[in-house]
Amino acid sequence: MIRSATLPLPLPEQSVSPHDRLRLFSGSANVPLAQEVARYLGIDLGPMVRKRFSDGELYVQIQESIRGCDVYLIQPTCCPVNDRLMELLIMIDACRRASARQVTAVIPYYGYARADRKTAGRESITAKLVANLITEAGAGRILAMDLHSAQIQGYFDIPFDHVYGSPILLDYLKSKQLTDIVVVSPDVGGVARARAFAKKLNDAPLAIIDKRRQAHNVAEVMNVIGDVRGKTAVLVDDMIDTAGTICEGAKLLRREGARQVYACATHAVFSPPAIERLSSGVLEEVIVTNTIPVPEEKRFPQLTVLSVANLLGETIWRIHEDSSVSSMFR
Ligand SMILES: Nc1ncnc2c1ncn2[C@@H]1O[C@H](COP(=O)(O)O)[C@@H](O)[C@H]1O
Ligand SMILES: O=P(O)(O)OC[C@H]1O[C@H](OP(=O)(O)OP(=O)(O)O)[C@H](O)[C@@H]1O
Ligand SMILES: [Mg+2]
Ligand SMILES: [Mg+2]
Repeated sequence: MIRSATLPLPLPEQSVSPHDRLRLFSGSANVPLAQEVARYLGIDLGPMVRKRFSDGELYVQIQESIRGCDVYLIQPTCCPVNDRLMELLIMIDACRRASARQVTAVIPYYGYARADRKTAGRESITAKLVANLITEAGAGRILAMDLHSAQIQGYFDIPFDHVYGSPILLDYLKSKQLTDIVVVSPDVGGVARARAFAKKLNDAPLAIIDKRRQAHNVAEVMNVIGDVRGKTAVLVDDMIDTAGTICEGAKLLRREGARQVYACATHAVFSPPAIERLSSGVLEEVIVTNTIPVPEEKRFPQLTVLSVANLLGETIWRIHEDSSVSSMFR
């Protein structure tokens, strides 16, 4: 005789919606952005305890079962970068040990990216070191936005979705109906980015600034390749850190006869003295996104902050549904 199980087993579910397996958690770096992403996806951020022990070490505990779930962890590794990165690693480790089916690290701003190669002997390549740490912690997939250099994708041997803030910056810029635009790359590393931006801005012409660095955090601009006289120059960059690159570039463009200069960048790193430099009047407007939170004390009259939340939310949904991400950027 076959005996029925003594435990009250539920009937097998007929169908499981992909929504049921999707979980979104936020690290402490940019909770407002994560909340906006959650709103776009129509879900709540997952419950998680984050705290710091007396000795400075971090503690993370996921507060619900994520067994068999596809977990997305949102954490830009911005300032204080070491804490944000370590928190991300601990979150990934916690999820992996809690039997998540897949852990995706959603890194709107990928810190330590500028050491993407050795520029002198006996240096570390921190962009690769961070990739190793994230992979080793247990991430199965990465979603990042506007990496300092696209090659960083190849520092990982797991699927990597690299998305761009440019559609959001472009929409905003187009709404301003500026005329006679020249798109300017402020340095050699930004040329491909600026070229793609110019193409989407009704095939605007491109100019390139020859920037050198004699020392860390010191930007020197030599000259502009291309015609900017009488034009509205739009500087396009991945990030504004101390704002030396953008402001020295803007001054040079003015000297070369640009009528006005706008700056667009995805990541508002804004370390001192960025705010003094950016609000000095050399730039008509500084347009950034919220991959990194911009607190009230870092805001100034010429600053516009646009949200990338819907774009990240849509990307997460497409990853989750196994549909195309690249088609969002055609
Ligand atoms: N976080 C950083 N801030 C400023 N400079 C950095 C950072 N990480 C690496 N660097 C240095 O930047 C240059 C990069 O060389 P490029 O040719 O300008 O790309 C290099 O000296 C790094 O040590
Ligand atoms: O605001 P700042 O403090 O000037 O820093 C930001 C600039 O630094 C990085 O460029 P990098 O010097 O690495 O040159 P690259 O883009 O040619 O690699 C970044 O791409 C910005 O252009
Ligand atoms: Mg660089
Ligand atoms: Mg650059």
